[in-house]
Amino acid sequence: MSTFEIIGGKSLKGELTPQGAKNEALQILCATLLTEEKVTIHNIPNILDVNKLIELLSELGVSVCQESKNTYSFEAKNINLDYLNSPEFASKGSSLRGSIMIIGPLLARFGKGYIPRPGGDKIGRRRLDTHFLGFQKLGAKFNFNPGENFYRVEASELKGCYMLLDEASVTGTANIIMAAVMAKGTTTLYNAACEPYIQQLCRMLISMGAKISGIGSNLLSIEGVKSLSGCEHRVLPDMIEIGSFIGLAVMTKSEITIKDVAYHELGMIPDAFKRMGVKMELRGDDIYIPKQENYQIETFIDGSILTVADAPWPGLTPDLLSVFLVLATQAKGSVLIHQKMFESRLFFTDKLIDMGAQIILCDPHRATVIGLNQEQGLRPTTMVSPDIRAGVALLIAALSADGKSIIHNIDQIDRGYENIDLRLNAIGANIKRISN
Ligand SMILES: CC(=O)N[C@H]1[C@@H](OP(=O)(O)OP(=O)(O)OC[C@H]2O[C@@H](n3ccc(=O)[nH]c3=O)[C@H](O)[C@@H]2O)O[C@H](CO)[C@@H](O)[C@@H]1O
Ligand SMILES: C=C(OP(=O)(O)O)C(=O)O
Repeated sequence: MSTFEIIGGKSLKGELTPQGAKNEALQILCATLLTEEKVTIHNIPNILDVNKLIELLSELGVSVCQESKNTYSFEAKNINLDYLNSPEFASKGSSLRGSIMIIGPLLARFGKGYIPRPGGDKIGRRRLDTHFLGFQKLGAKFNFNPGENFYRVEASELKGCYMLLDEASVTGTANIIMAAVMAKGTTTLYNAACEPYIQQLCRMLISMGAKISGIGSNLLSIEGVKSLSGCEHRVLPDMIEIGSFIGLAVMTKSEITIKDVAYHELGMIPDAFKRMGVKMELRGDDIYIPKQENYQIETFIDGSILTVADAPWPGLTPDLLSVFLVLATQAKGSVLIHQKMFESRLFFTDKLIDMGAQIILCDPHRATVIGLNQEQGLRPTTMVSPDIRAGVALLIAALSADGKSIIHNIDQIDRGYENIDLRLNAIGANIKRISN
């Protein structure tokens, strides 16, 4: 487990270019299993979760070629299905959340898909019902053996149908779409998730020959085709990283330009930051954040305390609430942070309270933050990163706190942020990586 040693309290200045989106990349990589032809993907982030999935695909028999720093090509011609029964697969497959999305494509192409219970953040219950209810509706047989913790689906043929998803699960929707693209007949998915990750997956599948309509909505229609061909695809910039950089800029009183953000894909993220008092300008496709000494949280129109809450897209993504929370600690005003989807994602507020932040954790889903208006900075401390987004929120807190902070378990941050220490050091941060 590695550690970051951070000397905080310095303002940063310069440009940051966001990496490719982690959650899109995980879907797109799984979709390469749908064809034996070559698929080239640009803007793949060099992060732990993505690298683990690429390794898993390669062990499954996909031939992987890194063509340049962030461009890879994949050819899933000689898939070794026996690998799915190996102990290596049991350990690798369970080490990240994204691996669950190999099931849909394997089921579509080979009539079977197995996966150990996947990993990912420990941020509360993370059920997979939507995935397997969907596969079953397409005609697959489902088996879960709690003893060995393995999920299996098998089908001699998948048949399109109408389905109302149990919930608008992001990875669940991606998995069912990938299973349905080569099913017989038409599948209609209602209550589908419609994050840009899903929209991008659909665009990629269409460029491979799939027939999908309704992209960007919660009602998708998928007309099954016989086979899919190769394609070239570019992953969007990571909107969660962009949001993290906005929070970082404001908390550290820095002047930062975030380059090439694909602004029209950010949904309500910029407006949510504006309601927190953040000033930003769109310059071309860059977001410019001026140095701000203070920022004031808006109230609702009736004067009541602002709530920042997550919701399925086009609502605010749950993956940025930890950043909103840390940002609120130094704002003028108060806000209620309401993490509706996950039940254990706010416990890291303990650390911020240790650092001097005024937060009341009302229950596992809600925290009220009373901003300090930059009158009393956060104090440096030693902490452990519990999950990817709390990790980055703590990193932002440490960079704003005058003095030396330590963050242990930074693998959690490396899971989703490419060389974050080097990129932030290049614009004036002081972060030392200590490998244990
Ligand atoms: C690899 C990947 O892509 N991970 C993302 C994906 O995870 P993942 O696809 O695993 O998350 P889901 O969308 O399935 O659900 C996340 C949580 O929200 C709850 N839920 C979901 C939908 C809904 O309408 N109501 C509801 O309460 C679920 O019960 C679950 O507890 O989507 C999450 C929700 O945006 C993000 O936090 C994760 O970063
Ligand atoms: C929760 C997240 O990731 P995962 O679903 O991979 O655990 C996240 O990216 O914030």
